[in-house]
Amino acid sequence: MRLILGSGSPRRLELLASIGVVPDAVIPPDIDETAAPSELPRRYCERLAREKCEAMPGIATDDVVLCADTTVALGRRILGKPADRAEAAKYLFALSGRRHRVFTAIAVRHGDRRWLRVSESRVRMKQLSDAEVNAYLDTDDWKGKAGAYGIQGPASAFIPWISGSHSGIVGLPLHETTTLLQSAGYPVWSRA
Ligand SMILES: Cc1cn([C@H]2C[C@H](O)[C@@H](COP(=O)(O)OP(=O)(O)OP(=O)(O)O)O2)c(=O)[nH]c1=O
Repeated sequence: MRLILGSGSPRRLELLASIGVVPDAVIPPDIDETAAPSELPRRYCERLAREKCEAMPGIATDDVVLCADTTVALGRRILGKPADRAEAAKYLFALSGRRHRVFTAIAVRHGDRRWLRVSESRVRMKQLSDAEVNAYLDTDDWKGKAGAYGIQGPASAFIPWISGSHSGIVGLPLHETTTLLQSAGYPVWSRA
């Protein structure tokens, strides 16, 4: 049984490694991440995780495939990965001084079977000054991250409070991931 991580996110690979899981192959998915009109953040996140899993090429029947999607939600608004610095600044000012939610959906596929779980967390971001936003943007840490920040990096200085799953916010909720991999018959914790 091979484990295929259907993700190009270095965070997801590192989080898996932290529980001793090393995929046999890593394949970045190639899907259209455009939200449907008036699509709600949780549904969007679930749909993307599922679609990433279905888009994996060359999967053998006995392979276990793991994919995920992380979406930052400000109310009903979806904040994806910013296209550029200007969009990142817009997202950070929108998040400033408020609470938002972070969803990470994980999808697992094994033969004809499919599993899906969503981790939901809440995050409070302090009121950010122009100087703080500009200094953070200068670090480039926002690039490729939903909502334009990474809680595992310098932006953690802006976050006084979270509720939920830290690994889920970073991109792969390890409790749910372990449960799903075990459901699919992939050994976690039980290897010699
Ligand atoms: C909110 C938040 C997101 N992120 C990252 C995790 C994800 O990599 C990214 C959200 O984008 P995703 O579309 O979920 O993932 P991705 O494009 O990086 O990788 P792939 O689709 O190939 O699996 O944001 C952090 O690293 N830290 C955070 O605090």
